[in-house]
Amino acid sequence: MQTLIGTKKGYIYHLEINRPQQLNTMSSQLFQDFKAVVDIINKTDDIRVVILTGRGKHFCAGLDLKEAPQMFQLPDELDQARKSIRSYDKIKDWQLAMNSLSRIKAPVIVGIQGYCLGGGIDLITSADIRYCTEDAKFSIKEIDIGMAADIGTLQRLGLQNSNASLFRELTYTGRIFNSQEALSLGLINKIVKNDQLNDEIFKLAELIASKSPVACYTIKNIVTRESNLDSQLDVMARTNMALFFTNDMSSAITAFLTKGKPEFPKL
Ligand SMILES: CC/C=C\C=C\CC(=O)SCCNC(=O)CCNC(=O)[C@H](O)C(C)(C)COP(=O)(O)OP(=O)(O)OC[C@H]1O[C@@H](n2cnc3c(N)ncnc32)[C@H](O)[C@@H]1OP(=O)(O)O
Repeated sequence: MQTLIGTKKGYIYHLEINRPQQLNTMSSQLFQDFKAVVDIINKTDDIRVVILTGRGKHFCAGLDLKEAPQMFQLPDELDQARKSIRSYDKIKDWQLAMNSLSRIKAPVIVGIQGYCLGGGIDLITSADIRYCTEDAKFSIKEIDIGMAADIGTLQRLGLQNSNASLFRELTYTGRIFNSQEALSLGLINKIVKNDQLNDEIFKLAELIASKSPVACYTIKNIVTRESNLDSQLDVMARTNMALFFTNDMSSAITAFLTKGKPEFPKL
C-alpha cells in the first residue's frame, strides 16, 4: 500500500498514515488503501489490537483539497440526476473507507498529534479509543469547504452528544478547538504529553492484547452496533450528493487553493 504502512509487533498491528509531506491529507489512494487494509488485518488471526497514527507533524489535515476538484468531477454531459446518483456512489465508497476502523475486528486505538481536521475527525470517530497530545488541534472543517461532514462525524459524535451545543457551534463555525475541548466533547478520551504519545498508546495496546481476543471481539461486535448508524449515513450521502454541485463548494476549494475568499450566494 502506498499511503499506509503496517508493522506487526507481536499481537499489535501498527498502521501509519504515510503522507507527511501532504500533512497526511486524504487522497483517493488513501481511501482505497484504508478499504484494502481491513481485509489484511481481519485475515491475520493473531492481531489483537490495532494502533493508527500519522507520520510527521500532523495526524491528518482532512481531504486533499489539491486533488478534490478531480475527485468530485463528473462528465459534463450527464444530467443532474445522473450526476447525483454517481456522487451518491462516491460518498458511499468514501464512507466505507472512513468506516474501516470500525470494521476491523480487533479494538483500534488512534494517537493524534498536530492537526486533525475534517475527514480526519470522521476517521477517528470510527476508532474504539482516541488519545491525543496536549498540542493537538481539531476542526470539523467541512463547513469551510461548503459541505456538511458526511462520513461519520455528525452521526457518531453529534447525535446524542451530551455537549450538543458545543458540538453544533463547532460544526457551524469550523473553528479550531484544542485537546481540552476535544476531551469535553468526548472526541478524545485521554490527553498525553507531546513526546509520550507512542509510549502511552503502546502501553494501552499491550494491556488490551493481554486480554482474551474472543472477549474483545465480542465486545467490539456489540459496541459498534450504533443504533441507526447505517441509515443516518445513508441519509447524509443522499443529502450531500447534491451539495457537490453547488458553487459554494467549488468556490470554497478554489479560495483555499488561491488563498482567496469564497463567495456564498443566498439560499
Ligand atoms: C467528500 C467526502 C470525503 C471527505 C471529506 C472531507 C472533508 C474535509 O476534510 S474538509 C477539511 C479539508 N481540509 C482543510 O480545509 C484544511 C486546509 N488547510 C489548512 O487549514 C491549513 O493549511 C493547516 C492544515 C491549518 C496548516 O496551516 P499552516 O501550518 O499555516 O500551513 P499552510 O501553509 O496553510 O499549508 C502547508 C501546505 O499544505 C497544503 N495543505 C494544507 N492543507 C491541505 C489540504 N487539506 N489539502 C491539500 N493541501 C493542503 C497547503 O496548501 C500548503 O501547500 P503549499 O503548496 O506549500 O502552498
